[in-house]
Amino acid sequence: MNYQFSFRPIRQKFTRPIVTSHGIWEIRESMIIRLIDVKGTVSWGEISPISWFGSETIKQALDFCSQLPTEITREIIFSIPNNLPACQFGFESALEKLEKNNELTSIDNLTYSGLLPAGKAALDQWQGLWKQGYKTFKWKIGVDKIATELNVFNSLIQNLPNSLKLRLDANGGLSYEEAKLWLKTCENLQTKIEFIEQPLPINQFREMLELSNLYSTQIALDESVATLQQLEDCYKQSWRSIYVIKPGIIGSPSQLRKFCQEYEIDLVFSSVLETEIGRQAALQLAAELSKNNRAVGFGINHFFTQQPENWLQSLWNNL
Ligand SMILES: O=C(O)CCC(=O)C1=CC=C[C@@H](O)[C@@H]1C(=O)O
Ligand SMILES: [Mg+2]
Repeated sequence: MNYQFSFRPIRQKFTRPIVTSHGIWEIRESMIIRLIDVKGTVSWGEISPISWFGSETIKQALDFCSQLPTEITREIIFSIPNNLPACQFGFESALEKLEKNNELTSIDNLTYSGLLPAGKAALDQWQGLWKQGYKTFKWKIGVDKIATELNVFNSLIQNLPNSLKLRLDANGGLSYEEAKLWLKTCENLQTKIEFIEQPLPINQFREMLELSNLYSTQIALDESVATLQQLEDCYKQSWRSIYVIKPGIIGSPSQLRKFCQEYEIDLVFSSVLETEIGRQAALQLAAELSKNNRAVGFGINHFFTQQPENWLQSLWNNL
């Protein structure tokens, strides 16, 4: 079966820059793809790379789409190479919706984690998210000096309701000693601290494996398992704590399903800060593959100003 294919690049300014130890992220560049089947049914997909996590760059994704014919087949989609994981996700999710006649997995049982701003701004923002019903928050660390962040952390912990879970995401920005200090600080806060995410850079896997066996606070790998190949490698190197899965950049959904059916892993699904198209496709996978009810990192934090109703159609009209 052939599918008519077209695509549009989009750029969206974050309402508030995303500050992590990787730096300040102000503009989200993505691509929206459109497939139309022989019956005329339209399906959208989203390609939202995060190259500093290890996916392809937006230029590589654009170059790949530009060289495709305007009629593509299932075979072309399933032969997208593994070095284009965001493209694999975007094309396969668009195709799946057509092949499943848009039958969706219910996402009603998912719970969501809200992303707090880095630094002391978190002290003002958490109540708003709590009022919206979030019971899990994620806060970025490894951005400011550790003494400053520990001070903010202590104020945060004292004010947070006991039923609330806090995730700390260092984006690989801590030193080994700082990671140990955070783990020690969290040692008796298990009820509140769900995990520390990617405390060390991806080239310090051994150190993270050692720390995961030394402290009771759990460690979650994120950048270390950004692609399916990395996920498999970390599993083979005996990682049995938590894996953060970003469906938008990990690669082929069908290959991810196969891995999750073969191996029992403790996983958390996480956003690549995508539009509603990529978000819905990722939440489908989360609903299908989540086994332990961990909150998914897809809180509606209004990363972007609300799109007008017909924004998608206008992308195809304005050319
Ligand atoms: O996982 C979540 O709770 C929200 C998404 C999120 O934190 C991230 C998305 C993309 C890149 C990073 O800034 C960050 C992460 O490191 O997980
Ligand atoms: Mg992370």
